[in-house]
Amino acid sequence: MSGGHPDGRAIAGGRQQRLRSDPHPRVLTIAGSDSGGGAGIQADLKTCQELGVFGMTALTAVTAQNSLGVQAIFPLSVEAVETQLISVLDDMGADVVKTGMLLESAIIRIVAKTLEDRGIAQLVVDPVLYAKDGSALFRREAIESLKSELLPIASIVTPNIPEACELLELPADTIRTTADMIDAARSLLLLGPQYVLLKGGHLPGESSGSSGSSDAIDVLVGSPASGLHEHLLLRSPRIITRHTHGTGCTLASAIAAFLAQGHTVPAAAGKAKRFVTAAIAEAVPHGRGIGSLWHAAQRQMIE
Ligand SMILES: Nc1ncnc2c1ncn2[C@@H]1O[C@H](COP(=O)(O)OP(=O)(O)OP(=O)(O)O)[C@@H](O)[C@H]1O
Ligand SMILES: Cc1ncc(COP(=O)(O)O)c(N)n1
Repeated sequence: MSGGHPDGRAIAGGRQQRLRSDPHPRVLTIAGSDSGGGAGIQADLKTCQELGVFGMTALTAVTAQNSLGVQAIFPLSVEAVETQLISVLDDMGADVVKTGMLLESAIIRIVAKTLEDRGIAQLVVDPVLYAKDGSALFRREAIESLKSELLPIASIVTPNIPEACELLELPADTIRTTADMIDAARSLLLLGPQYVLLKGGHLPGESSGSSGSSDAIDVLVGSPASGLHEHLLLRSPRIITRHTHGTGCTLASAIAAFLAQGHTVPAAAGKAKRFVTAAIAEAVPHGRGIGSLWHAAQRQMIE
């Protein structure tokens, strides 16, 4: 922990929860830029703004990306990432830090070290590995650092099903049902995070009754120390759309925003799920491929 905020708040907050009376809690997102505006840093900042928290950024890479896929990745240097982190954390501080596309192990290591040195309050790790078109957003050597350096200090990690399989070194088709998701989420807990939210967007969907419609189900599990002993299923109607670019980034940054406001991890995950569902329902079909979420949808749809 390095010093304090000018108004007396802890810079990175130790483990205490924010007071809800803070009108502008701070979220720092460490992620890649998506020129298409739907995922990455852009999705994170839109989410922060919509949820009334102050968003700050440390860029890891610039991607040339649109609804059709990822055309190019331009990584930033480790020094560039570290310098951004120090600039933000040593002056403005952060109540919650969220990571997205980290690309390579050298960046993961410097992120973990910088956050640990400053006693980060709460860390949301979205272990971004692939874009919606299947393009890799990481170097394979990064997986080991993700597991050994970042997951042990995470408050919550939010893999999708392919990412969970990569982290657990399982064949890609291993997780096929909600029961498989619960098992995988519990295995991921052994890597050290306090909570795992395994996202079910990639499952075909389970029926929600006589209507024959299906649900998008995410599984939340917690370590013994978290006090969450049973798994929780976060369930929403599955929206029939192909425009889902940015769902993972949006969900994780919404969790970060709700944590910054002082919610517990299970409450933040439930509220974030409602936020992302609303944003998918109003997705924007710009481009010829996979359109992006409309982050302002919650203005109409969430109480
Ligand atoms: N069609 C859908 N309708 C409703 N919710 C969805 C749909 N698709 C995904 N979700 C939800 O969106 C959130 C993100 O899940 P998903 O598994 O899509 O993440 P992701 O794979 O990381 O995102 P991406 O594929 O964009 O990288 C989860 O809460 C998931 O249940
Ligand atoms: C820069 C960047 N970061 C992350 C993602 C994954 O997006 P998502 O999982 O939210 O669709 C992406 N496509 N681009």
